[in-house]
Amino acid sequence: MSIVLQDLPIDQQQAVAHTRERVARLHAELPRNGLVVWTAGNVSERVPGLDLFVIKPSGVSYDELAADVMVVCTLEGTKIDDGTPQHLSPSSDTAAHAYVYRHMAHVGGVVHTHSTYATAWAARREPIPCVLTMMADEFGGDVPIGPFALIGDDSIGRGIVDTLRESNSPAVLMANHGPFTIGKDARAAVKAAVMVEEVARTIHISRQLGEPHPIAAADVASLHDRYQNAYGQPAGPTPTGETR
Ligand SMILES: O=C(CO)[C@@H](O)[C@H](O)COP(=O)(O)O
Repeated sequence: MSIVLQDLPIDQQQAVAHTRERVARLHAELPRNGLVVWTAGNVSERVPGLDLFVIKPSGVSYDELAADVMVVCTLEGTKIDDGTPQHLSPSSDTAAHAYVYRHMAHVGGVVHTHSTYATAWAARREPIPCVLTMMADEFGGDVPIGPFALIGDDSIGRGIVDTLRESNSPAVLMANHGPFTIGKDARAAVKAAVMVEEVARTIHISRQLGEPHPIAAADVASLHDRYQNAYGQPAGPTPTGETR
């Protein structure tokens, strides 16, 4: 039987509402950072404390994305009775996002784009080598390639999970498709999507000039540890109400 949002306890309804607001707001970061054309990207976030997540409706323009059209799904990827029109379908990548949430309990946010340089690396099925301190900081090593998988079932999600379980990276380039990123929340996953496109572009340019030099594994580990545990401001609310 379908879950009815309005029948949930008020505190759970409020948790869903806050997640919808965040996910709607974070979608604007995709065009703002040049990561998408048209509607070719999506963001989702797990609802804290509930076996639900929020994702954008499929094919809806980013300037039409508001909290009240964000679709609420179970971790199986099934839309609940969330107050949106019954015909409003969740993202075509919902199954992939749902698979990640079911199999990676620490993941609170998932993003998918077709950003140009990262997708170009995906087309070549070559991992992005860790030759920049920024890569060591954010990815803790190379950005891996995931298997080629067709949309429509758990294949993409399984490829994401199987690849990321073997890596420090919060980003995976699914072969011939494009980047999927994860994070503790949607904001962290959006950041990883921005950063993977940046390093894909920089290393592509570097390769036009010659062969980039790798960073020693011990230095990669040291840089990653510092950045993940000491960089920036202490955990807590950001000026815009996000959570660091
Ligand atoms: O790769 C694909 C479709 O092949 C998707 O990632 C779309 O590009 C975005 O789909 P929606 O989230 O709008 O359904």
